[in-house]
Amino acid sequence: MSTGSRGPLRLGTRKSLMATTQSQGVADALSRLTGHAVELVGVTTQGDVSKALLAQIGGTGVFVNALRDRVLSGEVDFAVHSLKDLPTSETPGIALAATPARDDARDALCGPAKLADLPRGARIGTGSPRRVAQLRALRPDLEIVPIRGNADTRLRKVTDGELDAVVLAHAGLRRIGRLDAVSEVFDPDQMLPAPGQGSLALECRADRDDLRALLGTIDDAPTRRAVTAERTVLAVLEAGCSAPVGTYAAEVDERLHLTAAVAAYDGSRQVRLSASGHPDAAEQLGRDLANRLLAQGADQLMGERE
Ligand SMILES: NCc1[nH]cc(CCC(=O)O)c1CC(=O)O
Repeated sequence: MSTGSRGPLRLGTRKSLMATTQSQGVADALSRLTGHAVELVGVTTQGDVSKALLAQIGGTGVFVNALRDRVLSGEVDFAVHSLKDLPTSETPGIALAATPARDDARDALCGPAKLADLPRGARIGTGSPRRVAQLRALRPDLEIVPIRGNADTRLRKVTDGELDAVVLAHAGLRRIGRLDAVSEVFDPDQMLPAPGQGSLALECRADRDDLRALLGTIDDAPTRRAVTAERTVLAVLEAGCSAPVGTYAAEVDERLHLTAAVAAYDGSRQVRLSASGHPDAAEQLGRDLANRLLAQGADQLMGERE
């Protein structure tokens, strides 16, 4: 490359099993397509060190920011994130260089039975207001238990008997080799995933044009259009990854279909709308649908906490 970098490209990643698996997959795909060697550089963040701190400083932003700092300083050439963990606002100096082909976007129930077959009052673990609201709408009798931690820790609470089931992203379970724990994969009609769920994001410095082009070789255009529509909904609603907002977009017969829902935290009500449009107008599709959601009271629903 003309940037003076010799030797392998340095890929910054979190060190969890899920993160290193998805990063290794990106490294392998890039090497195959471009002939460049790619080396993983594990980055420990404040969020990995202290769970208490993570709660205090607020969610996944801390993971994302630590990786972005390494990209900006040039310590690594690029970073791989789960797209759903990225805030929708743009970051000065950072470019979204590629969104590889999306993995399964759906949520999965991990437990002894399908949701409909769990006993009355079963204890389900999830920390996501989006999942809480949709679970409550499907099964108002369930006891929902807030939990944190990585996917393995959450699954252990089921095997330990502390919980009857947990809800996790199918994509993450696949990456850590734990699809064996899945008892039901939710159709988006039942549970809309988080915007960008199942997709990855490759970020590099905005001023490295050659690197952007190289990373762009693993960009998947239909994925980018779908996640653009989904994330635009989130951006227009001014909501983050912890809001009760679900979306799902996909191309069918050269049309981009988008569904989005905003739920009350208690699951008692939700506004859910769909639209479709030309795939090249993904952002417009997302913006229009978000504005229709707002016109139907979405901001009021999101503002109601338990
Ligand atoms: N917020 C944590 C997180 N970020 C990405 C994934 C899963 C993989 C993905 O959606 O790409 C998960 C775990 C989960 O929601 O179960």
